[in-house]
Amino acid sequence: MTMNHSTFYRLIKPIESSFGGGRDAFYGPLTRRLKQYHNTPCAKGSVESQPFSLICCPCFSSNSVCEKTSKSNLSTSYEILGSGVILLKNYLSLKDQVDIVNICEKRGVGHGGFYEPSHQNGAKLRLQMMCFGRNWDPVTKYKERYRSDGSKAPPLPYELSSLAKTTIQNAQVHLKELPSMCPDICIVNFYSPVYGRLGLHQDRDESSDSLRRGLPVVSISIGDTAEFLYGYTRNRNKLDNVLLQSGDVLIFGGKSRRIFHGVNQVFPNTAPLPLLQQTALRPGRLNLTLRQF
Ligand SMILES: O=C(O)CCC(=O)C(=O)O
Ligand SMILES: [Fe+2]
Repeated sequence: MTMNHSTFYRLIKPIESSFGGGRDAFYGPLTRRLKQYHNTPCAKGSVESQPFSLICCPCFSSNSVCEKTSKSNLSTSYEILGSGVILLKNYLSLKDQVDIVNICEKRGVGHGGFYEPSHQNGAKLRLQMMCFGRNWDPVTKYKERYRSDGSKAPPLPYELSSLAKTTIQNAQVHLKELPSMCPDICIVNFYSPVYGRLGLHQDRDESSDSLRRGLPVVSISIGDTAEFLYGYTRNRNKLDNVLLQSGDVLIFGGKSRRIFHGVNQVFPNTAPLPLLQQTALRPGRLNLTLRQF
């Protein structure tokens, strides 16, 4: 893979990590809940599929994990990737990451949790998805409050909204032009290694006010490493790419709120071993994007 950052300037500086300690870590029940059907309008892009759990039985073996990813004492740094775009490397502590996996597992495993969304033409996206705060799907966007199983998005957990706000404040120290935001939505994606991906797109379904003000998207990566593509055009030859590793947080806002972006590939066996040991996260990559509608 070649790294090409020709159109962006980069700075690498140490930063403070913060998510605060003291939050409860909990493991979601791996129970299968009965589907409840309600007589409510349904989102067409949200046809339900098999229940999906982030947790696999402790099925990983330590020798399937890359040796260099087994260290958890990596230093934190930041890279400015463009106007309004900042990558906070290794920003989240192991505990933060474990807590986030557990929050997502708790709400993701049952009714209103993870499912495989589809495009208008019926083709499935190559990921599992769930939403907090407000439902979004590729067909009806934010228009339908209910999914086809009658579920509504669970409320956005306080831990996630407060994490996003604090992260933006820390990023603003280095990137003055980055607007603040109060997240009310979180889209959670899970990509399996090799197969998982997300085509090039813009995040532009939030309110026109949010987009006009460039309120940032805060994107959290946990688990296996991804190759992330981004740029100001759909032209693949003019895109840049960057690796997003477990614990990284990418923020894009301001003039770059509508950058084109996508996930080109997810590399197997690249998740940190301590994360797998403490969560039993299945192979793949968890991504959370927090936004303000
Ligand atoms: O997985 C990622 O890094 C990006 C996710 C994304 O772009 C989205 O959910 O809109
Ligand atoms: Fe996106």
